[in-house]
Order: sequence, then C-alpha cells, then structure tokens
Amino acid sequence: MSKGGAFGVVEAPDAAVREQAQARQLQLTKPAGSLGRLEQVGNWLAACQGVCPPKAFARPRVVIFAGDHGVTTNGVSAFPSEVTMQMVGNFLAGGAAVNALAAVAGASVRVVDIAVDGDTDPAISVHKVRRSSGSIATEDALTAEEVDQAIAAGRAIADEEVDAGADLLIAGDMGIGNTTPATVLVAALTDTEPVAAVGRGTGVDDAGWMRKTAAIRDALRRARPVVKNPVDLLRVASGADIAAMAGFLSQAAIRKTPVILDGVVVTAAALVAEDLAPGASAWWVAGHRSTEPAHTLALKQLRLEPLIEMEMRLGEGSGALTALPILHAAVATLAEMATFGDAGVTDRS
Ligand SMILES: Cc1cc2ncn([C@H]3O[C@H](COP(=O)(O)O)[C@@H](O)[C@H]3O)c2cc1C
Ligand SMILES: O=C(O)c1cccnc1
Repeated sequence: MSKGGAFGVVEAPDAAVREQAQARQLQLTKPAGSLGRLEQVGNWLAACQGVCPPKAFARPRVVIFAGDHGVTTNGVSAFPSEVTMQMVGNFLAGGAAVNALAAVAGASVRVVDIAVDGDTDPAISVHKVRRSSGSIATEDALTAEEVDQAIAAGRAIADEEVDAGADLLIAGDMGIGNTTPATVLVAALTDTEPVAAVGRGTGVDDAGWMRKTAAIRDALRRARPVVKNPVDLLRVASGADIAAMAGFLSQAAIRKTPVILDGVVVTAAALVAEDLAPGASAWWVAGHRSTEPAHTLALKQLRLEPLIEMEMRLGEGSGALTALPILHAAVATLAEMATFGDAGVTDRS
C-alpha cells in the first residue's frame, strides 16, 4: 500500500473550532466538566461541523448494506440465508428494529442491496455487485474487479448521501453469516487467535460455534498473508457488502461527515477503512459495545470508547441509533445553554 493508504490521508476535524467549543463549555451555566463525556462529544461534533456552537442535525441517515455470504454453507449461523432477503423486505416495510429506533432518534433509513442472494427491487439494487460472496473458508470472497466495484459503490453511496444533505451517517449491516467474515477481518488486523475473537452471532449453539471457529481459522490462513493490503484483505476475506461499508466509512470521513459506528460487522469494515484512508477514524464515534468479542478487539485497535453498553448484538445500525440521542444531547447542551454572563449566574466563589 502506498504512503497514506489507497485514498490518501484524511484531514482531521477542525482543531481550532474544537478549542472554541472547549472554551464555550467553561462559560456555560454548569460546573466545569459536569456534563462529562457529553462535553467531549459536543466539542468533537463542533470540530466536525467546523462551527461553534454546533448545529442540530438536519438529516441523520442510516444506510443498511445488505449482502449474503457463501460461508453460511459451513453452518456458521443460527439462521438460513433466505432471512437476508426477507429482512430487506421488512426494512422497506418499516418493521425492523432499525426502523423503530430510527423513528425515535430522528433518523431516516435507506437499504442498499450490495450482494443479496436473489433479486430485490431495482430501486435498491443500483449498486449491486454480485449475488452473495465467495465461501471464504475455501475461496476468495471477491474477484479483484468486484472488490474495486464494491468499495467504489460504498464511496458513491456516501457521496450521494452527503450531497443530499446528510450531516450524520450510520452504516448498518444485514447479511446472514456476516459475523464470520467480520471476525476474520478483526482477528487478522489485531493479530488475534480465532477462539479469542469468535462470538455467537445470531445465537449459534456449541456445535455451530465450533463450525464457525473452524471456518474462521481456515479463512484466516488465507487472510493473514495479505493483512497489510486493505484491498487484498477485503477481496480475500470479506464480502461485497462489507467492502462497500469500508468504502462508505472512508468516504464519509473524506467528505467531513461524522459517523456513529455500530457493532462488530460495521466496526470490522471500519478497521479496514482506517487502513484505506488513514485518519478516517477521527470522524467516527463508537455508538455501543456489542457482546461480540471481536467488536471489543476492533474498538481497542481504533482507540474508540463506546458511548453505551446495552448487551446488544443485532447489527442493522441498531446500537448506533440507540446512541444517537446522546449526540443530539451533546449538540443541544453546547448550542442552547446560557452562559454565566448571559444568565447572570455567578461563575465561581
Ligand atoms: C431476523 C434477523 C434480523 C437481523 N438483523 C440483523 N441481523 C444480524 O445477524 C446476522 C449475523 O449473524 P450471523 O453471523 O450469526 O448470521 C446478520 O444478518 C446481521 O445483520 C439479523 C439476524 C436475524 C436472524
Ligand atoms: O455486533 C453486531 O453488529 C452483530 C452481532 C450479532 C449479529 N449481528 C450483528
């Protein structure tokens, strides 16, 4: 990989605006630091927006990347592949967890078919790369052409969303079997043994966990030699949906748009995105900590401390959306509170 990753080095959020926000926090009618991490989140959002006080989000947006995974034939999930397509229908009908959580947090939802193993509505399959992805325990997930296409699709989707006014982005995942490639990516990039990284995904039993661990071990044998090249790693050991997410997350940062990361699948893509576009992680906050062990490994590597810990393990962007009200709160306090001077409150003894 050339210096700075495939997409060059990403510009950081505005440090001078962050300092203005820090100074403003001290003038607001509260003891210094009393809003805890809410203050840091607010300062970060001001820096991302390049303006203090920051503005309320106009268009928080979730994009769900749907795709199937050939490795499901190894018996790595508690559910069959057909559920991916069925859940796409459920998202469109508004009946999934992500729909309920988005409504309550003031976000809108888009679903994109990147690699569903069947035909979906043409309106959501514009960026489709292929049906399913290779069975990573024994073959590459994608061809060289497909991985480029998937990354480009994710970048194009981020551009479409930012151009349409999205000022906060969330990536969500939908794809039976996707915690297997996600765990391979995280184990490869954190140099971890499979047993320390494998979780139960949708809830596999002990025999399923053993099959999943074996598949991850086999995929890792093929992934470890290419770990230094993020595009090759995605080609060998991800899936078109995950490669698209990596493109989306890096492009969001390039477009100076903050992102709330979700669980293990999105954060695995984020680890690769940081290699594609070094510095991208400065534009991300970790929404939650999923119960998947690989999620904790990935967050540690990215040096991100999750906002909430609710023992969630769903994906779809559900953890990020549950944390979104915290971002609204961070903006509202920094932007709307009175200063000691304005309110006539004595600011120290
Ligand atoms: C009904 C249903 C809804 C979901 N929404 C997200 N996932 C999540 O669970 C799956 C990953 O877990 P595994 O690797 O064990 O298959 C993915 O589809 C992911 O998006 C779901 C799974 C199911 C069954
Ligand atoms: O952490 C996640 O995002 C997750 C966990 C289990 C299943 N699907 C997603």
